[in-house]
Formats: sequence, C-alpha cells, structure tokens
Amino acid sequence: MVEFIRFAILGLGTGGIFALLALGTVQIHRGSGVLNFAQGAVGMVAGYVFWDLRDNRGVDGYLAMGTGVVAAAILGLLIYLVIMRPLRDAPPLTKVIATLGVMVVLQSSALLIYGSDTRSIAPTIPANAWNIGGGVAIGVDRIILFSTAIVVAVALTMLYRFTQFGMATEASAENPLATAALGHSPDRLAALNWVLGSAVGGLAGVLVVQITGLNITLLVLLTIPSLAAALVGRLHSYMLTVLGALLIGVGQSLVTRYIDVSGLSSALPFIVIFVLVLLSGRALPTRGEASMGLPRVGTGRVSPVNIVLVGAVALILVWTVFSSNWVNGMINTLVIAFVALSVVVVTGYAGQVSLAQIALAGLGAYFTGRLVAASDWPLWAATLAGVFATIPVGLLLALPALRARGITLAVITLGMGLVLQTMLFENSDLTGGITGTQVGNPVIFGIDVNAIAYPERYATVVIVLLLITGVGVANLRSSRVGRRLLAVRSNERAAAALGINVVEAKLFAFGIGAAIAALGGILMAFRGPSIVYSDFGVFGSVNILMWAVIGGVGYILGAGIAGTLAAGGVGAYIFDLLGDGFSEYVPLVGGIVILLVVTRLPDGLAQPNIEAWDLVASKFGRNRFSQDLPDFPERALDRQGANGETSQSAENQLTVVPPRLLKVDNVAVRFGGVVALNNVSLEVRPGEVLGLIGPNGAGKTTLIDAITGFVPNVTGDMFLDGVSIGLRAPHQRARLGIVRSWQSVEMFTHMSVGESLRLACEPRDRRSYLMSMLRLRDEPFPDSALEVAEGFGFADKLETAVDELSFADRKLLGLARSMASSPSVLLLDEPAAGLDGEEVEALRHIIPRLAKDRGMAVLLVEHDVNLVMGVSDRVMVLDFGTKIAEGSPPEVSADPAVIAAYFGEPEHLVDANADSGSR
Ligand SMILES: Nc1ncnc2c1ncn2[C@@H]1O[C@H](COP(=O)(O)OP(=O)(O)OP(=O)(O)O)[C@@H](O)[C@H]1O
Repeated sequence: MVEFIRFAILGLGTGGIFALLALGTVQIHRGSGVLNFAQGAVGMVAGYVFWDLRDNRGVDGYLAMGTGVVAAAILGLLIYLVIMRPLRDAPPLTKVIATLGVMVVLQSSALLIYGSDTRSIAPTIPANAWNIGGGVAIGVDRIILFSTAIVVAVALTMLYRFTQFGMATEASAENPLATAALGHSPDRLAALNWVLGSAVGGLAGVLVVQITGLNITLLVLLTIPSLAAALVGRLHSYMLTVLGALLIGVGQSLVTRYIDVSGLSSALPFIVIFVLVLLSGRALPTRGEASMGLPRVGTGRVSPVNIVLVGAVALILVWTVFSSNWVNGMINTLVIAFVALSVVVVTGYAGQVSLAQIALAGLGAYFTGRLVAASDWPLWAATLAGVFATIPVGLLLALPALRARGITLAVITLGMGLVLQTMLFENSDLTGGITGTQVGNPVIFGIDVNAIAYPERYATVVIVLLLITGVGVANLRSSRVGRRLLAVRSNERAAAALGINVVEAKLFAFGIGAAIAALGGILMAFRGPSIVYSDFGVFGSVNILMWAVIGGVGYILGAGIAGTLAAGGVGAYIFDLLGDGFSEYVPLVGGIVILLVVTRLPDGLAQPNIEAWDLVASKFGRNRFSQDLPDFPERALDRQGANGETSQSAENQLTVVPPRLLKVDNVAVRFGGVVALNNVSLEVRPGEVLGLIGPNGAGKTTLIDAITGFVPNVTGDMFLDGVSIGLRAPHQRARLGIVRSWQSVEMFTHMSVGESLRLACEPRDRRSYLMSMLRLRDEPFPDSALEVAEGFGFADKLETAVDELSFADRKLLGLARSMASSPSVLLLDEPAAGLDGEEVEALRHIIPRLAKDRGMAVLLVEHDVNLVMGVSDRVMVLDFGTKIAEGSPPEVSADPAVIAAYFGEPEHLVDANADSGSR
C-alpha cells in the first residue's frame, strides 16, 4: 500500500507538468482557436533560458526562472504576431501545421545550439523529501509542481469567469465581430492569450527541467501527453484538464510500477482518449459545425507520356549521372515520397489528419522484417503479408476518425504513433533483441538488389514501385471513389445526404493509406541489412505531414516534393553542395519553409509547378487533361429558357422516378428544453408538391433533418412505401430515394461542377473501392447529371470549380445535385433563399415538373409564400413545432390560425391566392 501511495504521489508531480503545459494549451485554444503543438517546445526554450542565465551567467535561480517564463511569454507573442495572426482565417489544418512548424524550428535550433545530450542540472526549487507518515516520503519539488498546476487552473478559471478580459475572450470565441463592435479587439485578445498561455508553458518548462534535466526531445515530447489532458478538458475546462493531467500522471506512474509491459505508460493517455472519443464522438458533425477546410487537390489526371518521362529521367539519373552517394539520396527521397503518398490519400483526398503515417510504415517494415529475419519468408511473400497485416491497424486508426474530426483526430493519431513507437519499435524483446531485425540482402527475381552494394538497383525497384503506386493514387483521385472521398472531406453531412457511406469512405482511405505507408516503410527498412526502427518515431510522422503539406498534400507531385525535403534526401545533398555540414540545417530550414509556405502558399508548392507545366504543355499544343465531359452546350437550357419554354430535347429526356410514398407518423424532436417538433404527421405522395411553411424556428428544417436522419433522438416513425426507415442511417435513406437540399450552401469544395453532378448520381457500390486504383476505362458522363446540368444552365460550366461560382449558382448547383440522383422523394429546404427574381421564376417552373413529369414526391420548405402557394398541391403549416393547418393553398391561406401565426394581415395573400388559383 505504501508503495502504491508513493508511486501515486510521484505521478502527481508528472501530472502537474502535463497539467501546466495543457493549461497553457487550453488557454491558447480558447483565446485563438489554435491547438498549439509547440507548447512543449516553448517550455523547452524557457527551461534553457533559465539554465543559461543561472548556470552560465550567475543570475539568481528564481530570477532566472522568472526570466525564463517572460522569455516564453515573449516567444508566444512573436509566434502569434509573425505566424498565427496572418493565419487567422486559415483552415484548422493549416494552423496545426504552422504550430508543428514552430515546434520543428524551435527543436532543431536548440539541437544545433546545444546538441542532443541530456544535461542534468541542480534544482533551484527545494528538492528534499518530505515524510508524510506511514513510511511514505515525497519530493517537495513534486508537491510544488502539483500545487502550482492547481493554483494556475483556479486562477485561469477565475480570470475567464470574472474579469473583463476573460469574458471578452469567451465572447470573442463565440462571435468576434460582435465583440469587436463592443470595443474589444479580437486580435489583441488573441495576442494576450498567446502571451499568457505561453507563459504558463514556460512555467512548466522552468520547473520540469529541474526534475528531468535538459533534454530537448524529451521536453518537446511532453506536448503529447499534455494534449491528451487538454482533450480530457475538451480544450475548454481548466479544472477538467488538470484532473485529466493528474490522472494521466498517476496512471502512468502506477502502470510503470505494476504492469510490466514496455511502453505502456506512455501509451496510456492515448488508450484513454481513444476510448473516450469512441464513446463520446459523433458519427456526423452537427448542423453548422465547421468543416476542417483543406488545401486544394489535383485532378488526378496524369498523362501516360509524363509518367514515362519522369520514370525515364529518374532511371537515367540513377544509372548514368548520379554517384552512389547521390543515388542513396535519391533512394531516401523516394521512400519518403512513398509514405507521403499515403498522406495524400488520407489527408489530401479524404481530409483526415493523420500524424501516424510513419508509424504505419514502421509497422509494415516490422511485419515484413520479422517474417524475413525470423521465419525466412521470401521477400515478396513477406512484403505482401506486411502490407496486408498493416491494413487492419490502419483501420483501427480510422475508428476515432469515425467519431472525431479535425484537431482531435490529429492528437489521437499522434498518440497512436507514440504508442507504436514506445510499445513496439523501442521494445527490443519484440524487434529481435540486441541484434535487432537482421533482414540481410533483399533479392528480387534472383537478383541481389541490396542498397549498399547496388544502390542503383535498389533505386530502380523503388522508382518502379513508386510510379505504379503514384499512378494508382492518381487513378483513385479521378475515380468514383476519389469523388466520394473529396465529398466526405469537404462536407460529411452533404455527402451522407447523397447516399455516400461516410464510415466506409474513411475506412477505405485509412486502409489504402496504411497499405501504401507499409510498402513505403518496407522500402525504407530494407535499405540496410538491419532495420533501423528509430526511422519510424513520432517526429517522423510530424515531419512527413509537414513535408507533404509543403509539397502540396492534395497532389501526387506534392509527395515527390515531400521526399526531396526529407532528411538524407536529395534536398540535403543539394544543401551540402553549398558547403560541408550544411545538411545539418535541413530540419531547421524545413521548419522555416513550412512556415513560409503555410502563410503564403497554403496549397503547397506542387500547384504552381503544375500550372507552369500546363502552360508550357499548352504552348506545344498538348492539353494535359483528356476531357471525358459531354459536348453539349448548344443543347443547354439557359435560365430564361427554364422559364416556360423548355427545349424539346431536354423535355424528352426526363427520367421518371419509381413512385414512393413518404409517411411521417407522430414525429417529435427535442433539443434540451426546446420542442422543435411536436408529434408531426404528414404524407408526401408521388407526383405532388407538399409546401411546408411556418415562422422562423417553427421546426421546418428540423423536420427535413428528422426525415433524412440528421437529428438524433427522434420519436415517432417514418415510412417509405410502408417500410419503416426511422432507424436507418442518413446515407441509407438517401439510397432508398429520399434526398434533400440544404438551406445553406453546402458545396463540395475543390470539385468541378461536372464532378459534383456526376458524384450525385453515381452508384454507391462497394466494388468501386476495389477497382479505384485501376483505371480500366473512363466512365461516361451520366445521363441524369447531363439532364440537370442542362436544366439548371450548367452545361457550359462543367469544368468550372465550384469555389468560383457565384452565391446563386452555388445554391442552384446544390439543388441540381439533389435532383441529379433522380430521387423518389425530394425535400427542398428554402431553395429560393438568395436567388433573384428570374431564378425564382425558373424554380416556379422546375419544381412542379419534378412532381408532375418525373413523378417525385416533393416537400418544399420555403419562406417565399408566393412560390409555395404557386407550386404546391397541398400546404402544411408549422408553428412552434406543431402542425396548425394543412390543406389546399386557398384553404390554408384563409385559415385564421395560420393568419395569426404566420401571415399577419390577410392582404399579403392576395397574390398567393391569385397564383394558386391560376395553376
Ligand atoms: N442543433 C440544435 N440544437 C439546439 N436547438 C436547435 C438545433 N437545431 C434547431 N434547434 C432549435 O429548434 C427549433 C426549430 O429550428 P429549425 O431550424 O428547424 O426551424 P425552421 O422552421 O427551419 O427555422 P427557419 O425558418 O429560421 O430556418 C428552433 O428553436 C431552433 O433554435
């Protein structure tokens, strides 16, 4: 028992360190929305300032500690002013990458100045043991750490609850514009929070170095468990953060003492977070939840000529131009490019930030290495087994991605990388003991390709495999599955509403990403006769994500650029040409470059290169993109045309949908105390338009959300042709033929108009996942996409990026998208909002035709009463979630309850009545 208490108390000290770092992280996040991965590095700087002042310049210990804290605060201010302020409106991924860049710059600068050795230093704070009775003694330094964390947490809680500054920060996080209008500068508030948060991190730094000594990597790595603690506090609550940190600290200490599993203590926080996220996360984001926002992606269309050209140049360089040293640099570049390709799939295409790709690479290397070294498997078989064995782990990693997104996922994957590092790669019992994993010389088709004796042979193997994989990834991008991934990355809700199974798409991306990373890892590992597991540590994953972002995380070429930047890669060799030893500066330069790139070229370096290449290619009359789009502008229906005189060709093509009856039976939805829907029942029949009107907040959108499966806790039931759909997921309901549009503009960014429409009506088959990396044939542009493109006047805009469309066009594209799949039941949520008179007129023509000519059952939610009364067969009215009227447009218009709740004065209805009467 004494032992137990002693270790638990020891853990409180460690927990105190995590807590202090985490408190600063939470504060910065609350004040500026940024999750600072550089918090440990800032603490490290404070620790070094303290040590340098005290031990090298004779400054008093406590004064030196104070100065360390001030230095951290100033550093925080600089980070904010120079890097984070310009990135204020950047997507969260960019901010994450920027703080990782800061971490790398601080870490590599410190390593260049002080080296990597641990320096133990005499403590300034009292370090004597204090006997608390029962034979238990605890270090006073631990008590100081623990109590400092509590005091800081209480102080921060009070600061945010009771001071002008704290309340203004909270308000600013909710609504920066309103806060600015009240005279508080959101900019100044964010800067102050960075100063304070960094000072708290600095405090952690000056205290912790007195216990652990000065070790740069160790101090930087403290960020990881502290981020886990911050997640326990949901990046908001100081007290929960401290509690989380203390539990993690105590848990780690006890695990170290009582459970003899190597690395388990460092893995503990992430196992806990992993489980927490699985239990508490949400499968789909809620209404209005911001999406991650990611850099641009390429089209995935690569010309075979270019592939042959790149391969030929690489082989000529390797076999005739490069010395073996440079060939080695080339190999290093290419293997990292390989792993970076997996980042392109997972982060670039699917939008899931994974900081564990190098760890997965290491896992592939581990499996294959052990099979070769311990079981004498032939290399090809071991490689296949290694790749396939890594896929389930990639899928495991995808589990949190199914419930969490954005920065939470970044932290979890980083933690998973750490788990693999500490529990597997650093555990010599598992990696082959003292001798490690001896894989000997790789032999392929009877040819010895070992990279030491025959670097050009090994390079050839890597070039061939990389080209094949690169083409596969490009095919994936331009395939049906690629479009699904892009849809999921930019808007999970809208993707699910089109019948895309978001879970399946994410699992696929992580699975394929794991396979590619594993193959890359195997190629990394077999460069030498013995596997170097230190290549697969967490910093490797951080670096590779950074390099991929610098290169362009949405582009195949971006992966190539990433490889060039890698330590030991061609970039380092070019650097060495500048002078001996210059390559040492590569990590530092890489960190600085990432900061420049994220602030100036957020889509990475690949994109301007591709544009330049296209320009050159077009000068020679070559169009890189072979279009598989239809050639039909002359048949296009322009907007005026939609107003009545439809072109004959478009009329003739209208596809009639299978008729289905939607029945909603006593549906109720509550949000806390708000009753958004109160036992509403309705029927929408094939071939009719049911208008749904009601004041703001009446529950109209909630009804559409409930029918399409986007709100939890719905009571009552819904039936499609008599079959209950109440328990089905949103994508399943969409596949049954219930499709919705959105009140707001919910686009799939970085797609063209043609791709968006094509995506909407493609089959959601699973077989496509298997075939996605093989381009067997170009699929023709689907007829139903063609039909809506013509109907909405997008025929000549199919190549236009959706991001370049006007607001009205985006809104219309959203409508076109929902119609493209020819749903049996179409739920339109305020389609006319934001459209001009002419466009509304077009809708007045299109909506009844969907019902009458195509047989859809249409539910139309709209505030434009004239439109509703003009196109609806029946109208239903909601007020405070309750149905107050239902009937023909004239009946509803004359209903006194409706007039009282919604219309106000009856004269507002003169037009509507006239309109509906004339139909
Ligand atoms: N996710 C949510 N959490 C809490 N309350 C919600 C949520 N979604 C909707 N509500 C509440 O439910 C009620 C119905 O909202 P809903 O958006 O469905 O109304 P609406 O009729 O579509 O309004 P509008 O015409 O303004 O779009 C409102 O009081 C709204 O504040």
